[in-house]
Amino acid sequence: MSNEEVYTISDTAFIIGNFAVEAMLYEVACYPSPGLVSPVSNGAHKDMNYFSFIDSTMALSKYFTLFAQKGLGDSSYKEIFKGIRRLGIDAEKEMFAKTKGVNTHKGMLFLMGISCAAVAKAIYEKRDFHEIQHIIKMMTKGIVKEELSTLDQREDLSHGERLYLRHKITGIRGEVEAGIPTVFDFSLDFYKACSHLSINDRLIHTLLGIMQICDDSTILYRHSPHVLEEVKEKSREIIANGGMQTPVGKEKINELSMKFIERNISPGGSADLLGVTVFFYLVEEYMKKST
Ligand SMILES: CC(C)(COP(=O)(O)OP(=O)(O)OC[C@H]1O[C@@H](n2cnc3c(N)ncnc32)[C@H](O)[C@@H]1O)[C@@H](O)C(=O)NCCC(=O)NCCS
Ligand SMILES: Nc1ncnc2c1ncn2[C@@H]1O[C@H](COP(=O)(O)OP(=O)(O)OP(=O)(O)O)[C@@H](O)[C@H]1O
Repeated sequence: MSNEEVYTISDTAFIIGNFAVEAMLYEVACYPSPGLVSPVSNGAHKDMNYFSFIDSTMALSKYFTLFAQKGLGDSSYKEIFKGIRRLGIDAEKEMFAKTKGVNTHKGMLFLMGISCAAVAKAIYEKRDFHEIQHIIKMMTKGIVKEELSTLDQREDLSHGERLYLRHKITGIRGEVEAGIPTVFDFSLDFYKACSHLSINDRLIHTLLGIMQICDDSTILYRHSPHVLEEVKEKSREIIANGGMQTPVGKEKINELSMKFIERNISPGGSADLLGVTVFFYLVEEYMKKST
């Protein structure tokens, strides 16, 4: 392989990794983001703030290029997933070391790692943007069965594992195994449709859009299926009132932000999916320009 070709491959991995970092910084920068950390509020989190997320993003940034690098080659989809899982566990360790044990981006890391590798593989195989979802499904096929349906009553169960035993909710694993449908079948188009708004308002509007449908294990773990349904219902009401496109919608979002802090409600899963939405928006624009 000529030097030039090697340079082009790492150049693509670097570009993809950069889109992930840009998307993560956009996600934490928007406000008012009900229950979430932002530059003006720590939301429903006592153990982290805006700078924890900047620190965490920068600690993880190199890994997104490495996840993409793993997708640039002839490895099978399953081999790619195995490789990035190992890398992701190292990344998670580095995140926790930087945040002194606080979970800032566990979900985002998992979703974004898979997404970076899948985008790289699609580009390597000269596939169309719309084939990326299929690659994600092939990479993660069987993860719910392999990781959740063989659980026993171990002491050290993770939040997601505990929730599966309690409520049969598949959470983030179910989302990736289905090919991140929240993004590909809903929030990417939803985000594009509100391009008339400012970047900040577009992000918040899309966050509320996602909160209408996300089976968020962050909410479930802290509360109950009833509270999760309440969050979805409230988000639907806000979107029906125009969300960030109308004064009444904005007022309702401000009220929800105050309520979520009082009630310790954090839609962390929706926040992760917002980050992934922005990531795929940036990737689609890039791939359109590159063809
Ligand atoms: C698979 C992981 C994330 C599962 O962890 P866990 O069981 O604790 O998941 P849990 O259900 O608690 O969710 C973790 C986070 O996902 C987000 N999330 C929750 N619900 C959803 C949802 N429905 N959709 C998307 N994201 C969600 C939240 O931010 C939540 O905090 C993790 O253990 C893991 O394997 N990480 C290391 C490997 C890695 O990150 N690799 C990167 C490339 S594969
Ligand atoms: N802006 C944000 N603010 C807060 N959480 C976010 C944000 N963006 C993404 N998240 C996600 O939400 C999760 C944080 O939620 P939470 O603090 O409930 O997790 P936890 O530490 O597992 O649970 P707990 O703190 O209740 O013990 C992280 O996994 C992260 O992926």
